[in-house]
Amino acid sequence: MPTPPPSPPPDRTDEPTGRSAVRTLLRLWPYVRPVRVRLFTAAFVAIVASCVGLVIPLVLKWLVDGPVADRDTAGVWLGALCLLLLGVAEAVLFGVRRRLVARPLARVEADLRGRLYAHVQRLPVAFLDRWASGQLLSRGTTDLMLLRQFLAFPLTFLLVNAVTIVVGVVVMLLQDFTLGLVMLAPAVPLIAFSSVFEKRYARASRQAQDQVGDLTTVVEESVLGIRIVKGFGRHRSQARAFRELSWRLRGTELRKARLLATIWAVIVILPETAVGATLVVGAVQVADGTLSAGTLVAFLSTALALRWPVESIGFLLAMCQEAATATERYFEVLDAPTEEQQDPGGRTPAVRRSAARPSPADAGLRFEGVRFRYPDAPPGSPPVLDGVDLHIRPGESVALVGATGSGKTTLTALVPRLHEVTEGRITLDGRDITTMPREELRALVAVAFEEPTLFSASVADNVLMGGDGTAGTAELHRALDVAQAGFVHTLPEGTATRVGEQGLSLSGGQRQRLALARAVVGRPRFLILDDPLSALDVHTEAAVEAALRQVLAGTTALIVAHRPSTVLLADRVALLSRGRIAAVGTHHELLRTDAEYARLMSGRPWAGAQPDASGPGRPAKEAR
Ligand SMILES: Nc1ncnc2c1ncn2[C@@H]1O[C@H](COP(=O)(O)OP(=O)(O)OP(=O)(O)O)[C@@H](O)[C@H]1O
Repeated sequence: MPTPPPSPPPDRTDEPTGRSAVRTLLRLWPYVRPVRVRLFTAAFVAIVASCVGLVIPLVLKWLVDGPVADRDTAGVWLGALCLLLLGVAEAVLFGVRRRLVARPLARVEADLRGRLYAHVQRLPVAFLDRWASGQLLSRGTTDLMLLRQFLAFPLTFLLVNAVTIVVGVVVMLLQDFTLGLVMLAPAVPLIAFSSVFEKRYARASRQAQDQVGDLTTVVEESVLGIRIVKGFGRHRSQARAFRELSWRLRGTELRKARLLATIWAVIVILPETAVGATLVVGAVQVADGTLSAGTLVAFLSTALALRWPVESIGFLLAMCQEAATATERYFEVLDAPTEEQQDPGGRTPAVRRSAARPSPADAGLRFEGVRFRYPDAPPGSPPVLDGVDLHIRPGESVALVGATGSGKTTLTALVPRLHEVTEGRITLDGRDITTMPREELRALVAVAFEEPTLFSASVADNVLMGGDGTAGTAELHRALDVAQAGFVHTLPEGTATRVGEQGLSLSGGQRQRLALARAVVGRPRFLILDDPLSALDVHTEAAVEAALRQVLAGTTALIVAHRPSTVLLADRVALLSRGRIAAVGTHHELLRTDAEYARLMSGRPWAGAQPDASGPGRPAKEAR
């Protein structure tokens, strides 16, 4: 079965957005502002270079009507030298322009990319859940490359060409008004045609850039899931899915090419026709003696000098459209509110003051009537958590047990505010977590998720990122001891060995132990562990548990557990069922008193709870 095409970002549209390309592109101004002097200087240099090119026909006119007509050899040599110097000056000036823009534009691109990355880091998890990763990746790569190209080339050259065309037309009108009007005649149909082209091209370029995002998603997922693809012999169906998407992109690119070819043809044919007409009218005037041959040569040379500025307008407009689409896609992410922007009241001093004196009964971690529904859950589906009440006293550890899909991971994700509770509240030592700055909250709470993610960095960096920045080698080794991660000392460079995606591959159990070390390295006040030992063999698990017990003695912990051995780590057990805490007690108490718990621990099915069958499901990313 081939992978279905990635779902589009929720606000993606293949329909024209009705946006003005100019207004969209103006949003880049804050980024361009710091380098504006260089950009304007470069544009000015390019205009001068272009106008130097327009002087050449005037020298030609002087040459034909003067030295050539008078058979003055010295004058002809002088004219030729002038033409050569003008040509060299034009080339040098264009070279200077290129040097002027290269460095500042690299800076603008880096700024845009840095801003996007920083913003993505601060977006709510719910937002990232809804977006295919390739759509985000393509915004940070292809789209930003299009923007740099736009700032380097079309932006300057649309201006340069416009000025060149205006100056050239004025020069032609001054040389001969009638011929000038003949040359100008195609301007009206050209403008009308360009506006129709702009709309169509905008739609096609949006579609193409979104499809690049889809392709990026498929490539990324195939690389990350290469073991599954190979293990199930799915490379052919994956390739087919990829081919389908790339074929679709090819179709869109061909549509763009057809549009471009049409506008190019119109842009070339109309002025060429006008040049032909001018030649005929001018030749008749020369024959009548009302126009000098030099003026006609100069006129036609000016018209030919304007050929490139006019012809290039088609693809410059196309590049502008692509840049406008890229800008639009870029700001779709940048305009999404960050976690902080979604709750600006979270840092109010009044709240902090009132929260500063918790009553002793509130100490520890407390869930009060917590309800939660995923924002993208199908309408009408029941909430995942439907009134969770649980109090974990300071220094106590509670194991959270429940059927698969009952909402355990969801509940743990609410504590560091990876998702926001829909109703009710969670308090840490009496302070509502929504009134705490996220940084403070996340410094208090450490988490180790079921799926241990390591970054492309050394073992030490991966573990120490769980601390507050002050943890040193001693803390690192203590954390590695707790997690029984002694294997790191056998790695080629010990704790300096690079692991993660671009480093040494570790086994699932090894990665899980490093993730556990990361969670405990900062001696957190509150510890959330989502089935932290699931990938360990029984001996390693027992060793980790023994070491972990010492850590748990000094921290308040919530541990998602599936196995009795993990459950026994905790002081008490809470059973999550149908969105609520159905029972709390010690492992042995619940084994005796709660049938659902007993069956969960024994591995036998229990008819009363089947959250996977009745649960709301995970419509967004999982569906892909
Ligand atoms: N991002 C999401 N959007 C929508 N629904 C989701 C999302 N993540 C999880 N769910 C749904 O929420 C429910 C609870 O999922 P959760 O991962 O919390 O269960 P769990 O108890 O941890 O399961 P397990 O024991 O298998 O890890 C499931 O029905 C799941 O499909």
